[in-house]
Amino acid sequence: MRKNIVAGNWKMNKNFADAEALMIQLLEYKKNNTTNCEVYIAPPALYLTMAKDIFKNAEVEVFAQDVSEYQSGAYTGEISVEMINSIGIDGSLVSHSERRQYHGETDSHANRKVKALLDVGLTPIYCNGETLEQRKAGQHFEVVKNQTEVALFTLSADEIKKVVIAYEPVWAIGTGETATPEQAQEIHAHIRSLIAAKYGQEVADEISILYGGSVKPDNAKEIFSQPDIDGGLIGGAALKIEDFSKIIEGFNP
Ligand SMILES: O=C[C@H](O)COP(=O)(O)O
Repeated sequence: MRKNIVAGNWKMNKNFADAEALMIQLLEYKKNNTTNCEVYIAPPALYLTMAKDIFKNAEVEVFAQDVSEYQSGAYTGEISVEMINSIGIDGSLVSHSERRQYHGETDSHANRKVKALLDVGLTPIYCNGETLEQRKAGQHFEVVKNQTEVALFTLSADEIKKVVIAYEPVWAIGTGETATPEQAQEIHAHIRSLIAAKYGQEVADEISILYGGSVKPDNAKEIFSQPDIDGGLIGGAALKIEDFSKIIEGFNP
């Protein structure tokens, strides 16, 4: 179901005590404020159990940052969907651009990870987006089309409805440079139209498409007000409660 979502991707930040402190700040914030969007966090894997414990009675969903495409076995360092499922995690990011850049992930990997998550009833947040070179060469629509088709178009209509998509232009991640609301909107509309062409408009309208890339308190509201932008995947600004809460409030009237 299409929802407004603000998801914080903590990436590889914070030691145990600092992670715990930020989770408690977010818990307090959620207790004391009504929010007009779903709030998710994706802390480092080591802190997932703590996050589930801290947010057990709060409406904050907890996501892994990555998950294995394999079920189980000799895959040193990997975490399976069954493992995260068994501790009550809600889903996982899939093929974030940093997984693509530093770990050679492709949309074929994304496709298998998305499927593995859906098969156990968990939510994938599938990430895509073009690089600066691709944007400069005017290839951004084509790149995102290919990514989306390879990663998602083997799914059934019922399956794809359960996927959250995060469009993150690589050139805007952690750089302070943000896609303009219009640039983001046109790619979001493009992604939704690709899904509509393949699965029908009704299915496309069910899918939440988030924007990621230097979303901050001062630009969140304008970005979220675009018709095909259903929220944000937030990196740096998710690491401070003052910033993250103001971004969540980007959905307030
Ligand atoms: O997952 C989050 C995105 O990579 C955006 O990161 P950022 O907000 O630090 O640019």
